[in-house]
Amino acid sequence: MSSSLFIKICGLKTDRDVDTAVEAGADAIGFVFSASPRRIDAATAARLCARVPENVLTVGVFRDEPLRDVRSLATDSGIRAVQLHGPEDRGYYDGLATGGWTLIRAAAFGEPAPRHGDMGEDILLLDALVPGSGIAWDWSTKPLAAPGEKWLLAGGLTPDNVRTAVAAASPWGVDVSSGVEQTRGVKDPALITAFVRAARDRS
Ligand SMILES: O=C(O)c1ccccc1N[C@@H]1O[C@H](COP(=O)(O)O)[C@@H](O)[C@H]1O
Repeated sequence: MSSSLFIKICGLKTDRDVDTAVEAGADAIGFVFSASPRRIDAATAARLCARVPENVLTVGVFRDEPLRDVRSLATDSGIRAVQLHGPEDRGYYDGLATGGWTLIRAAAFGEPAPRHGDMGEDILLLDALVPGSGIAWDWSTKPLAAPGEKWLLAGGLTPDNVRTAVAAASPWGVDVSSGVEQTRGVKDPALITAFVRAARDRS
């Protein structure tokens, strides 16, 4: 993984999506296993994971799925991180802790502000109210997290606004899905490359 801003590209479904994100320099790529136009099955994710080098984190995205389904999809696909978007409680997180997956807790930003580590997660993800909707929220609201904490900014990011968002919120990393698509659920290679460049300020 890069020591600079951590970049995750989410909702990938094809070999071309994965190859583009890896070549662009993404630190993590996400596969959606819950209801979504981006949903893929474990066998597809396993095939895509096999294309990904060790230094890129593969993430499975779940929303309010039974714990046993998360465990089996994560095991069967070979992903290395689990991202949870539902109202999962501490017991649910503890039920995944022994699996060796990096745990990412997604929370909608609101009051009270979600705090890093409350569920024992490794990374906190602050998102809009509706995940995967491409809708942004007020990133300039501060403080979002304590300095040095691993937290990802997500929700409505695009190649055009990611620099502004990073400057406003100072996240550890960023996560994007809709903003790098040509139509809903279909990634655009040029936008993936442009996003990574812009996020690292190399446009
Ligand atoms: O992308 C989805 O369809 C999705 C479905 C269920 C849970 C999370 C989902 N995506 C997450 O949403 C943000 C990105 O949102 P945006 O489209 O860039 O606004 C990211 O965390 C995805 O992992």
